[in-house]
Amino acid sequence: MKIAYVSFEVVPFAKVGGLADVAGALPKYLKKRKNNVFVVMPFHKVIRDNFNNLKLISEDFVPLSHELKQPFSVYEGKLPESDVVVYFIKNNELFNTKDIYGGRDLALQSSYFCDSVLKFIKEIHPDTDLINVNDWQTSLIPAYLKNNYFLDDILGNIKTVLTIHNLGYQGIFTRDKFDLTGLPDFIFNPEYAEFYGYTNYLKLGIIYSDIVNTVSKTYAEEIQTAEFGYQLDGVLRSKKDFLYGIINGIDYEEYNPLTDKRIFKPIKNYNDKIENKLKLQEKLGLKISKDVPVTSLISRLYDQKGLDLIQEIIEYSLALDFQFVILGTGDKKYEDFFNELSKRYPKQVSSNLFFDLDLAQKIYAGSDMFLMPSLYEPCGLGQMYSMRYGTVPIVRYTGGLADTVIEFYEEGNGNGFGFYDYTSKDLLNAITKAVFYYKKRNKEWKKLFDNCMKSNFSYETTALNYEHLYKVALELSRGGED
Ligand SMILES: Nc1ncnc2c1ncn2[C@@H]1O[C@H](COP(=O)(O)OP(=O)(O)O[C@H]2O[C@H](CO)[C@@H](O)[C@H](O)[C@H]2O)[C@@H](O)[C@H]1O
Repeated sequence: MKIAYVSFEVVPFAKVGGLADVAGALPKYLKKRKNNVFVVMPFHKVIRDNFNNLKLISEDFVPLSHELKQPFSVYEGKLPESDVVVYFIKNNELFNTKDIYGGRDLALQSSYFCDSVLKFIKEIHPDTDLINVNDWQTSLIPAYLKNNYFLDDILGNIKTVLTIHNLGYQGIFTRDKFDLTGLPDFIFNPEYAEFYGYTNYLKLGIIYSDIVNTVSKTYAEEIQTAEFGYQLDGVLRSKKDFLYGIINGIDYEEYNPLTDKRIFKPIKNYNDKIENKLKLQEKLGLKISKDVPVTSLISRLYDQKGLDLIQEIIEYSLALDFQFVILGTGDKKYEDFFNELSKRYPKQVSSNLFFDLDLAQKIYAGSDMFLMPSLYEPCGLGQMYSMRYGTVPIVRYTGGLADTVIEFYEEGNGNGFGFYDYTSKDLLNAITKAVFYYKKRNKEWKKLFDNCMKSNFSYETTALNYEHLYKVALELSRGGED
């Protein structure tokens, strides 16, 4: 089985959020299971600036259907520590902003890229069996295959899986952004490409892919409801027999508390953890004390992440004598809030409003607790990274957070604390409970630390599940031929 894994973001080449982590890890683990897999992504400006060892393999390809007939070239590299080949679709005019989503015409970028990927596959990997596309940016690939190339000798046989990492982002554009794709006009109606007068790239992906999956079982259920469905719940329900949920893993080789060079000290036991914490407090200018719990948040700063709840209760929690560390960028209203907060509580709050992978690791390793009170969370990686470094997550039980965090009771094997209703009162209760255990129940806290360190979120199971899913997709096609 030959699989193309297509994503707009891939670690270490370009990362904005969790999608990049998955795209940089899952293909490696699929390959370890002897699958023939390659990755395709755009040659973003940030890659041109930082990676100069990529090899040109072909030039002057032109997309097959797209209105924009500009040529693109293809470069080749590898995922680190692996022999998974990554192909970069290069068109400097289109992918020319520092921020990978900073371009003026994201619809043009996405649609041009999708059609170019198919041209590339037809020419260079004609024996591809299946394409796993990710999120709205790559969602037009299934639409092109089913509408424009279904009679093509090569492309007509390829199956598709769409993975939804976040239904909150759909690629909704005005009608002209549909016209430039080169998809047939007659599909611009509410059953297919039209979405309340606009076009919606993710909707096209859901409709035309053979299988849709998302990144946890609970989220796969949730998105079929009006509350979480972002107006696509009906479309998703109509696809429910082909809708799956596979929880992400984290890359246990890269995120290894025993060998991670980015953290202050390898973590073998609880004392090592405390040493990381003291060093983190020092680095961030917080009061250095092992008795004061450090709680952190590493996140894109948007409404999805439950930041309004934090705003409402953070000062009450600071009265419990704990320290709060933020690393994130995003909405100005949240950046301003956290900035102000750290000015008012300089020894208790550290706001780091930038993107820094190195500092992220130091925070994962040096915190006692990690906050993720998300409004919705398809999977969530932060809670898993935290646990890997012995940091106790405090989460809202939704989506993948509900599938990975188990409430701690003294007798049980829980690995965190959480709450269900989206209220600041319930978040404060969960924080208070965690602080209580930290300050008053040392033995139990160490047990929690052990339970977190023992939790297993490695990619082996995730890769196995994807392999099964791909087989299901290929079987579907055979069923259709009989
Ligand atoms: N300022 C900063 N500096 C350094 N690192 C930072 C950072 N801000 C965020 N990060 C990192 O970015 C990643 C965020 O991943 P998440 O899965 O938690 O959320 P995201 O919403 O981006 O992903 C979406 O896709 C993923 C993947 O499927 C789902 O898990 C998730 O639920 C869904 O919302 C983490 O690795 C985090 O450490």
